[in-house]
Amino acid sequence: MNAYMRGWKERERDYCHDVLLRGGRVVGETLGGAAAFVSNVLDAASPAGASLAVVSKVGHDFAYATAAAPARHPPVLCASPTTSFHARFSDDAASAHAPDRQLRRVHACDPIYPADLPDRRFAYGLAVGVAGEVLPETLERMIRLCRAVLVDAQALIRAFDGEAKGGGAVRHVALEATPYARLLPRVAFLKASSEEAPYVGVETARRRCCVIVTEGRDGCRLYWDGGEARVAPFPAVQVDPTGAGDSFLAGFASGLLWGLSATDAALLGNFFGAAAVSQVGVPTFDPKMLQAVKQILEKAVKRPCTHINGNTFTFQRSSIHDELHKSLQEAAMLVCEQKQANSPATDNGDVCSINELTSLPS
Ligand SMILES: Nc1ncnc2c1ncn2[C@@H]1O[C@H](COP(=O)(O)OP(=O)(O)OP(=O)(O)O)[C@@H](O)[C@H]1O
Ligand SMILES: O[C@H]1[C@H](O)[C@@H](O)[C@H](O)[C@@H](O)[C@H]1O
Repeated sequence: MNAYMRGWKERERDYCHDVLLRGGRVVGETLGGAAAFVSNVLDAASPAGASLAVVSKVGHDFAYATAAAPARHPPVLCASPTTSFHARFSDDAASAHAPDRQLRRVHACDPIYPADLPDRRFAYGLAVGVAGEVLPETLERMIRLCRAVLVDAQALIRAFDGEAKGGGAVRHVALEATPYARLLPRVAFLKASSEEAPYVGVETARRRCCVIVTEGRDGCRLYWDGGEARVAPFPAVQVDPTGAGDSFLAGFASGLLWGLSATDAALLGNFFGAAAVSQVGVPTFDPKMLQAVKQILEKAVKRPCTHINGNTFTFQRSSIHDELHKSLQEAAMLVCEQKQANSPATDNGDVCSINELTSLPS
């Protein structure tokens, strides 16, 4: 891996405030937003020496300035309020692909403008966002600055009903009808959840870039022009689905940075997606678990293999895929053990306890 590949550019809109509701009652208030979840995983899982630049915005009401991710990657302060969401959880057992919560944007901070991006070149750019913050012109500038750009469809296809004062229920629009569609041939990877996939149009999009569809507890699938792969999930006791997609994308990007093929890197995406749903809000990772993951990756990339990531991506699973899955599964068990050890107490300090979110009566 050369020094140039170690540079990162991560472009996202704001950290946000998430209010979790069940049966009309507030059961949690947490730091949220793609900036929080993505940088949390990238900081934890990237190879030594990787540097990360985060561009994000919040208002003066931002309540989590001293939390780990914002303290490491301070946001720009704006006059408008911090983006905030209400997430209403239903009491019905959600299927792997059904929406598990209704999201409502309550406030929206400023978008990221092209001039907000640093005047530097980067190996990778992550265009992620939660509230319509990725302007087409900003994505275009990111594409010019970075050798490869990974995009979360969530940042491109969300629209908000009843836009008054930045609020509104989250709905989706067809990607093809947005100004982002023409940029797809210059994007390397587009990630969508199975709920978002119909709006992305996987069959059309895969001819322009590699599309990754995340399928909750079932793991994910990759679709590229000429092939596809299913990547198995990891065990998790889900207590809060928020941030799974963000954490997946960051884990996947870390895998690429380690030199894995796309299908192998998706294992790391699934791993961190599973870790995210195991805790309320932005997850904290057991240092022993992280050390185990890094040792597994160091061993994996030392093997003679052709799946080193340049700018030409290798998509297929490598010969080490199954072994990598098995080793990560053992590390994932450490996450489950950590969760069991922490439960029922609050494990990240700024939210309700896990038990409250999972078992509060409506
Ligand atoms: N219950 C679960 N058990 C194990 N892994 C999970 C579970 N839920 C999610 N994951 C992992 O996280 C990834 C992303 O989850 P999902 O498809 O639910 O994303 P999402 O809907 O974008 O999430 P969110 O919008 O809540 O951030 C999945 O591909 C999977 O690897
Ligand atoms: O904090 C969360 C998270 O970033 C999710 O990915 C997004 O779907 C939500 O809108 C947001 O509130």
